[in-house]
Amino acid sequence: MTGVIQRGTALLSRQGLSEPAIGSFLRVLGCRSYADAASFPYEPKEFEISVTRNRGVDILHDPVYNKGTAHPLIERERLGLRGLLPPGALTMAQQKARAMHRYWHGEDYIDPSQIESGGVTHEHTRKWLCLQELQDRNETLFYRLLVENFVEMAPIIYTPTVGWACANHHKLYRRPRGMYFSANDRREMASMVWNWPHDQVDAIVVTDGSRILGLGDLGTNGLGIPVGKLDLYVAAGGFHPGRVLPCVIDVGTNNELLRNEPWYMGLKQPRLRGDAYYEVIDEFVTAVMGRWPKAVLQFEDFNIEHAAPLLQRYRHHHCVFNDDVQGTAATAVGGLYGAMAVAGKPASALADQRFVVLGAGSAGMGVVSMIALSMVKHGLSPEEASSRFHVVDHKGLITAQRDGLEDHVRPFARKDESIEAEAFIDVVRRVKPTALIGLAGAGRLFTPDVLKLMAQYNERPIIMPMSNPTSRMECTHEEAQLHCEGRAIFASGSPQEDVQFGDKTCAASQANNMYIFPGLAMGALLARSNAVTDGMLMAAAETLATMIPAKELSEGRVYPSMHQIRDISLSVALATMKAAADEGLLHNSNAVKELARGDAYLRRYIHKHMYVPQYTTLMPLDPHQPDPTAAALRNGA
Ligand SMILES: NC(=O)C1=CN([C@@H]2O[C@H](COP(=O)(O)OP(=O)(O)OC[C@H]3O[C@@H](n4cnc5c(N)ncnc54)[C@H](OP(=O)(O)O)[C@@H]3O)[C@@H](O)[C@H]2O)C=CC1
Ligand SMILES: CC(=O)C(=O)O
Ligand SMILES: [Mg+2]
Repeated sequence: MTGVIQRGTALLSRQGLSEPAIGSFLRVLGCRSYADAASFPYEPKEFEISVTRNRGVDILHDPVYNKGTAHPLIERERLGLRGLLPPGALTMAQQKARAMHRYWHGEDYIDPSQIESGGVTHEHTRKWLCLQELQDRNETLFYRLLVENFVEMAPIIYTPTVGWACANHHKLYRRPRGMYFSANDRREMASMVWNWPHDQVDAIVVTDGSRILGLGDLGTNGLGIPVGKLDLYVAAGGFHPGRVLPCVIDVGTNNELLRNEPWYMGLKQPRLRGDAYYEVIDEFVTAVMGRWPKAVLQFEDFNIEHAAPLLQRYRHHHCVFNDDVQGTAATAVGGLYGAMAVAGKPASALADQRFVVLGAGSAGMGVVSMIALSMVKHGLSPEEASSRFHVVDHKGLITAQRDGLEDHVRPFARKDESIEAEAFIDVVRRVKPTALIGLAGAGRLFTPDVLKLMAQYNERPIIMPMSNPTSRMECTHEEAQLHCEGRAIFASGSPQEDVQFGDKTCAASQANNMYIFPGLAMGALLARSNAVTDGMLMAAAETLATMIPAKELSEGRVYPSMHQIRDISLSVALATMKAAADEGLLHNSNAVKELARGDAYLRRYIHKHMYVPQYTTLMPLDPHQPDPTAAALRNGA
């Protein structure tokens, strides 16, 4: 043992390491001093030490020293890696098995039948892998491609392909992205956030992986969603890629299949609940807001048990929003205004619609509440507005007799109807709704019979199967037009093609919160607002429909084309900032001055702050290293 230590310490001092570094080496061996080591009762195995001056991400990007998920906890601690890797450490044997699997089978080991039935094809997965590889190599080029090919690539980096990528994350994993916090990091998070290499962070998207799209609990694998959302922040909203931070909070997973996967990199324990859960989330919020107090924090894909309570917990203290509850709601309202315009009706006709909504979760109830709010703006009382909705979950129609109703569901539980648990199709038959909205994440529940009823009751039935990914949508566009005789006004959560009905081309629109969250967050950030309010969301929603060109309205599109996504985000940001100003939340004095000069000036101000992916000239930070360009300029070259 003494010999090992002497060789080790000699090596370290040859490398110029200080006394404290040598001391920490001794501690790694489990001894406090040489004398201590000499009295060790056993001879430990000889081992090799590598010395690196790098820390944190630099180690992970150094192929000589990077061990990926195999860095043990103590080493993560020593080298500033904590939070930069998935919480579960794999052994080299596990890493070898995964690498050999890929060596023999490429990516084809993922069951093709599972891919196709999920609405994701091999073409999607090939393109996803290609874009991942590019993003790892050259982010500027990656984002340039994304901005210029947004309509083609959004379905690859986002829904539906991102659903496949999350479900298979433990198999596809190559390198970490963003930060990982876990239940084992309690009382450490405030220091862990300093391992992130960037001092400026403008936007953070966080999930606890508990309800990933309609795919359920995917634990740490869910990080793919914040990554995909932040890719959209950059491409669609103009955030700088160096100032966005995707995060996952791992409190365990109740997905037993995943827990039994040898390569799963999260905590293999059931989810924390109750106070223990909230302690972890509180600590995370305090830690990230402590280091980056100006950042906008977006909660994403938290299950119903926690989504609404967490929003209420933080929304009055920080610039936070829940995308599934609020972003989706603003998107739906925007699309419904678009649907009124397509049907040749004024916006106020929204107050005349009757809705049957399938799914009473975070998204479903968020959507219902915001449509009701806009109906109130058009003159209905809150009670009249509530009476326009019939909400159905897996037990059937929600009535006031139902036990244990949540606060946000209660106002929309039917008080006047005694048929508890009435089946969805029976509700549709009785209520004769003008619009169907699907946010159940349970697949094809807008059956041919339901769609035929909608066609029977309405000249232009509004059909919005908003669940994701494609496999969880309530119906496809083809089914909607087939059974509604080509008369449906259609918008779905995941992208769908236009379809032909006879000689008529029926237009598909995508009712996805990506229309709202990038611009909303940019507006809130530039406003320096300390809250995201209902007024800001409503303003964002109302802007959407005003952006649909007459030609696209005449084709039946209820949202402006994604081809102009940057322009849409810019307008959403403008509307958000003006609403912030109305509510006394525009705290950025430069923006106040621009707004005083007029909308066009504020618009230009936002535009100026939007990142454009192009190469910039790089300069060395070290002033002692002469910059050849500067020297050449001095010499008159
Ligand atoms: N297009 C978009 O922009 C967005 C789409 N979504 C999608 O919406 C879906 C739901 O998300 P979210 O609200 O957060 O999820 P939640 O888990 O919070 O809610 C799901 C709701 O659907 C109900 N439900 C489940 N199965 C059935 C069924 N067979 N019949 C009727 N109701 C059912 C659930 O009822 P119970 O609780 O009783 O089981 C619950 O009320 C997901 O697919 C998600 O991808 C979400 C956000 C944005
Ligand atoms: C789009 C989205 O946020 C979801 O499906 O959860
Ligand atoms: Mg979501």
